[in-house]
Amino acid sequence: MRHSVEAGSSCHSGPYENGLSEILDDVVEEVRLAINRDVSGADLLFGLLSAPWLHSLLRIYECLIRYRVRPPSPYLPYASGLSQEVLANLRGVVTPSAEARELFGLLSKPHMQALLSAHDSVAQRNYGPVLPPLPDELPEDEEAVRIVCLVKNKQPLGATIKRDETTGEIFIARVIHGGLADRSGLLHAGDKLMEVNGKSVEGLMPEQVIQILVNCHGNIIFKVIPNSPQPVNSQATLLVRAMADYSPSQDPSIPCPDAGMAFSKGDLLEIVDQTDSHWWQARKLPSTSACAGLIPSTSLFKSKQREFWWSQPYQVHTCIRPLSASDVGEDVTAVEEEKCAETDDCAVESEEDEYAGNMEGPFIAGFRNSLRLWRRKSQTKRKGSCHSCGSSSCYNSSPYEEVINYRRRAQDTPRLIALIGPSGVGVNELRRTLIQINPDKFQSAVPHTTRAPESNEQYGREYHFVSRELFQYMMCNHRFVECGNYKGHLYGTSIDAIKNVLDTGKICIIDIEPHSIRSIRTKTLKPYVIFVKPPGIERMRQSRRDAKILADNCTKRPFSDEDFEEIEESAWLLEMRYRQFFDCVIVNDTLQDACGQLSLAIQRAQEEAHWVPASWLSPDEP
Ligand SMILES: Nc1ncnc2c1ncn2[C@@H]1O[C@H](COP(=O)(O)OP(=O)(O)OP(=O)(O)O)[C@@H](O)[C@H]1O
Repeated sequence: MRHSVEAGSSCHSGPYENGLSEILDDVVEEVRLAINRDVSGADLLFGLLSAPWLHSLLRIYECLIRYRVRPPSPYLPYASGLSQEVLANLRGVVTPSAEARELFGLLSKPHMQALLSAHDSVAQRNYGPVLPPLPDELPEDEEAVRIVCLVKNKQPLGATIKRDETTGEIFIARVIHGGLADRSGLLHAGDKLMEVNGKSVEGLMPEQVIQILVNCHGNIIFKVIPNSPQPVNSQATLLVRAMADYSPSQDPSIPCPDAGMAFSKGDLLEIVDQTDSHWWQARKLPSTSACAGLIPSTSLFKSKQREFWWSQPYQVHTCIRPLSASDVGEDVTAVEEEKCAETDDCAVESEEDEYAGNMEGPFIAGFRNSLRLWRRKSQTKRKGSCHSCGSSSCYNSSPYEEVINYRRRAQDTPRLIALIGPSGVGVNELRRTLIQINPDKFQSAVPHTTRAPESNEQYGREYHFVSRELFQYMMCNHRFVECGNYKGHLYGTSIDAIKNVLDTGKICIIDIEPHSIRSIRTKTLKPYVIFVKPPGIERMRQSRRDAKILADNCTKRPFSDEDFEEIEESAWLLEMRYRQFFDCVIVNDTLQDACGQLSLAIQRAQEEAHWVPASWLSPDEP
């Protein structure tokens, strides 16, 4: 930067005296006066406009403009040759002085030689490729040809070729966005390839042409008959999140596996070209390469998913079955309800969990054992569902979700915080700790149930106690983000219960089953999903030595090795299936660290910009 400033300062005379940087100085002065007059926002602008880097940049800009008008000319175009002459002369001196010896040492250094040689190349403008002379007499009927010379270094050419099966002619099939061919601007999809480095490609197969190209180094000269008109990429660049995994090396239908780009669920992709209806071009963000890669278009991806779906051996796809009124009620037959009545006592008597004594007021909502056991039962039931049905990979879901950068504004309701994790990892412990530390800031949503309240429970505090009819009515009207049946009673968390918390300005933290993520992903709730992951088994053994897990029979017992293995396995499965929905992952190793990570993540969710589905910010979608 220092160098830039110096370069800039030497350009401050002559006709550019009133250059941009001086105009900027005037503006800064104006803004400074505005601060004195107490104009709002002026101090911020002043800070920005006075930044030294901005001034340096503008000086560089002025220099560049200046040199564009009057380019600098080299002092001599043959510095390298001159240095050789000097060296030869110095060699001839019998008793050289100390200065002569030093000069000899300096000039003979390889990096100095290289520098002088580079200087001469630039001075002599000796960096363009030498094109072969055009033939003097072109036949009248010769189609217009274009000679294209590309300098190939280690990077690939960035173009694919194909053969017309009828005529046997070779064409450029596609030019990869940002690749060498694309940056040259001289090769286009549809151009007919005639020669490579003077060798005719007539009668060759694409693989043979590729082999010629692979063997070429340095300059490659193509003779092509240009295609006109050029296909136009009319679509604007699109930012999407990958909702599925893709690997070109495992896709036999990709036209050129080398040009393909692998991606995984959750990756952020910039789709730069949708000209082809089957193969789009995209870059993964943040991108280290200018060159895009081929990815299947949405329609092609879906048809691949359908093919994969049908090619799988028969299995029960339990996870795509939508939850309906009849579903939650289906096993609650009269007989079963009687059975439940007998066993319900267990759940009811054990509601007094470890949190009951510690938490008061509305903050104890969402921690009752009945709710947790229902959720756990539901999670276990779904664990066995087939892998291909992982929420995003179902045959009818889109592989890409358009995203947009969103930062919550001060006047917006807080974003919903949804915690996901395998049963026993500590989701409730973390939630409870945060709410307990700061009850004015965080709160749970009050769930609904059809079970009767216990003597120490209050309507609207532990639960909204409602009739089965009302519960089912709410379900049919999609008022729940998740709901289900446990021991003959219905349990669920409603959208309104979440909204009630958010509308007070508090941050609503819920614990949700992963398959319900889709139902909270709405523009109203704008959820920020945090995955709580276990540390390794050995760490769990140490940190959970004194902890107790809630067993299925509502009692508390110490963790066993099987519990840790199950937590680890479930976490792995959840991550594999649902990671595209996770905004953040935290590891619950020590409770204190995990709480720290969680509060930081929540703060960032509310204050910083994040990629969210574009539909959340569109005016028309629900
Ligand atoms: N980081 C931790 N260190 C030590 N003990 C922990 C930690 N996290 C959670 N625990 C303890 O592990 C036990 C299980 O945690 P928690 O009740 O939060 O599980 P959960 O993930 O909510 O699952 P479920 O609702 O199915 O019980 C609790 O006794 C809790 O105190």
